Amino acid sequence: MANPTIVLLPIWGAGHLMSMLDAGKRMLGQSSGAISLTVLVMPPPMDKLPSDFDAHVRREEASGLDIRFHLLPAVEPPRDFLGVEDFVSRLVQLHAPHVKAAISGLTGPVAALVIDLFCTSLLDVSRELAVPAYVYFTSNAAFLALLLRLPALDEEVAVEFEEMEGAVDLAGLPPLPPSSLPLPIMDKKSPNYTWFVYHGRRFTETNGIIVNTAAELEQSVLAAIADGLCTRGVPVPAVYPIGPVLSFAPPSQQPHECVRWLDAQPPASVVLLCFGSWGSFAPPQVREIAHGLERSGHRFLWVLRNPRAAGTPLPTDPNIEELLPEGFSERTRARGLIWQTWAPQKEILAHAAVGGFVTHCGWNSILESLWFGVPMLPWPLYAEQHMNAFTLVASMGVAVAMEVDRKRSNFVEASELDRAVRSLMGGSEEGKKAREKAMEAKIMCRNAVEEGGSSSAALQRLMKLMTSL
Ligand SMILES: COc1cc(-c2[o+]c3cc(O)cc([O-])c3cc2O[C@@H]2O[C@H](CO)[C@H](O)[C@H](O)[C@H]2O)cc(OC)c1O
Ligand SMILES: O=c1ccn([C@@H]2O[C@H](COP(=O)(O)OP(=O)(O)O)[C@@H](O)[C@H]2O)c(=O)[nH]1
Repeated sequence: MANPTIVLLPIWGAGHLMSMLDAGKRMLGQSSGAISLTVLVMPPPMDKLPSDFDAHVRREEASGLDIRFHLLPAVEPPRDFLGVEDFVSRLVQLHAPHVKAAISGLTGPVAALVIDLFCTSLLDVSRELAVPAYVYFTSNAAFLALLLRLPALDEEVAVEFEEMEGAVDLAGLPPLPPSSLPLPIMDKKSPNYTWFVYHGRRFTETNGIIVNTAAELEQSVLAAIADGLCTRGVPVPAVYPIGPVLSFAPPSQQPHECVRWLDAQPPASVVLLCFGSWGSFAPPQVREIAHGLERSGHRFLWVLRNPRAAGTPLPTDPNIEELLPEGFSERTRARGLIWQTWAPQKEILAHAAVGGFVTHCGWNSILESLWFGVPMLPWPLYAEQHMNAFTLVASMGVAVAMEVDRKRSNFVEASELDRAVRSLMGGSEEGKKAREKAMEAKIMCRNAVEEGGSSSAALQRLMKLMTSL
């Protein structure tokens, strides 16, 4: 008889799909050949993806590991959606009959179904098929705590969170200012909010929640979740912090141009600016960044993308001479590199010349920065990133705060960027503290995934449970 299989159901975005695949590969590694992986792939709803989705799937198929990819039929995407969370959650819901058919058609036993955080509507399918279901939470435990708390919070706070008095009280975290709440939670009338209340409630129906974090990074919030403090005493399924789950591509034959440029820079001298797969800025903000970097006097590697083109949510590659202040490129040539397309972010963060990271605070980017001990300047843009920025500064201490005007499309003034870059890179007390904390986090992350570390232990517990069914 075929080995039991773990069925993974990721969403298509780079930070979700790659992360879940790598988590799946860790599960495979832990099971010593006792299980296989089946990945149900929902066809990406847009033609152009920020990273090469197909190439990634082909590479995994050719890896020799026991992973099978099963492409689900395309569905007609919702047209009247009002945001990403609404779109993704509804599209996933439309896939339910195909997911059920695909799992029912598998020849061997199914050990578990592992779904992305946006896929909780499919818990009905797992129930109908009597398959244990787990959520793979691609973000952090702090955001998980907020989503678990949200159904109750929704009842307790009658007004919009921005209008409430005081801060949001989340056990295990410093009081959370409403201005740092994730974007979808800022508008209670939007379907995006309703979906997050829904997902938060349904997480408690799973057999377990796998989180891409390390216990040491988020100890107090993980304890609060386990003690039922986020769910008004309602028991929460076991949480498995198995991270950091990072996805490393095989090293390229030729060093990338960005890496070659970094090779010529002194240690810890360069600040990296990179804003994720969706991050781009309008021309006035681009000019403001340029002025800020120029005034700071520090070396920089700036991944600069254009505002998205019509019909795609993704940034395009810019004509920088049209965007930048006159003479900027010449004046900063000796100390700055502007990279105009997808950059090898992990290779860059791994480089000894990089001393700081201006980040949009996507959780994968944060984990990558911590993995290499690089302190951050948080510049959150969307999703849960404002909350991540708050946690980085107020709870983990691995970042220097920067003033981001959320009411003006997350605008940062040149003078503020200049101040923050100098503070992080120039040896101020708060910069030094963030650097020390980032180095401590690096050690925690690496210890956690070592044999006997907290993440390995969590993975072992999880696999014991999955393979005993
Ligand atoms: C977690 O809350 C939100 C996540 C997203 C979101 O949606 C998304 C949809 C796609 O079709 C492709 C994607 O790549 C993608 C990515 C994505 O969020 C990123 O996920 C990371 C891991 O969870 C990370 O935490 C980043 O901060 C996210 O940028 C979107 C969203 O609202 C717009 C969310 O609230
Ligand atoms: O130019 C880029 C932009 C992003 N990334 C990678 O894309 C992922 C982004 O995930 P994250 O969760 O940080 O944010 P998202 O893009 O999903 O908002 C991370 O692994 C980054 O290293 C990259 O390699 N090059």
